[in-house]
Amino acid sequence: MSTATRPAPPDAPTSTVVASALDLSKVYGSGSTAVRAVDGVSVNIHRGTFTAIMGPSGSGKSTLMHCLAGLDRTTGGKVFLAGQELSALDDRRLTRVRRDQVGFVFQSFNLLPTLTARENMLLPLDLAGRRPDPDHLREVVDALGLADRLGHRPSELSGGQQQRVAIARALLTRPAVVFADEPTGALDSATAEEVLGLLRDSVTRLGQTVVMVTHDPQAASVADRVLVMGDGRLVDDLDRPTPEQLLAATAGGRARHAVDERADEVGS
Ligand SMILES: Nc1ncnc2c1ncn2[C@@H]1O[C@H](COP(=O)(O)OP(=O)(O)OP(=O)(O)O)[C@@H](O)[C@H]1O
Repeated sequence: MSTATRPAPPDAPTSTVVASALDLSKVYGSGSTAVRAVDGVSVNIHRGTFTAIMGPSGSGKSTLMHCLAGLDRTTGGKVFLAGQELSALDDRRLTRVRRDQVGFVFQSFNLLPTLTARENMLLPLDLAGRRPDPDHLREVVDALGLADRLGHRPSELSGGQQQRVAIARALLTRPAVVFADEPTGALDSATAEEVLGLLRDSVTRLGQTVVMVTHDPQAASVADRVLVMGDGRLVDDLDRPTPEQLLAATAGGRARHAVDERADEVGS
């Protein structure tokens, strides 16, 4: 059959879908110690949107994000990122997709202590043998308010400034998606708000796609959409929820979890 006449599978990535999971499962270990961290999750992430992933501890948030970002292999189902099926790539190709298409922001900043802010920001481009586009560099540096900090080493920067350098580093490769894992977890609330505002701006002003794992309903409320995980499954998919709606949704997740645990106890 020619590709022109082949019907698209129902959930195949479309031009506005930049990342997707189709019936994604991830099992750690095997036999009696196996843990089903993600259990049959299907989701599409649209270009230029901010998605938060919430849920109780151990519900599979990080595992889902790591699989979407190509940091972790799936056990079942498919993952697409920037038009490539990650689950079908060998390690070398997967590394290249991760390097070219993914930006990461971590709770602990992960900056190299001996490099300046500017060198840290440019490191992924240097490693890929790519030169920064001067206009884009200026735009990102200005958007993140880093122009007067470029020569400083991480130890000479506050936590919020270090996280801004990490966000700049993630944006400069023009990745298909920036994945942020508890990016405000190590920051005080005022600095956290500022960093969230910058991530939000990267979506609104620069058209970046961001996926962020967070425990914090206040942080998640800056997102366009919040996916709520519970026991490895997607239990809610909320459009621009308020912090109050998020508290209710995640309290529901905890309640479900507690009910399941009681059911297990009764059953055992
Ligand atoms: N490398 C691993 N080996 C074995 N089990 C793992 C591994 N990584 C995660 N798990 C298990 O998979 C489940 C989901 O973990 P995951 O870290 O994705 O949850 P989470 O929702 O991100 O939790 P938290 O909010 O505490 O970070 C948990 O039961 C966890 O113990």
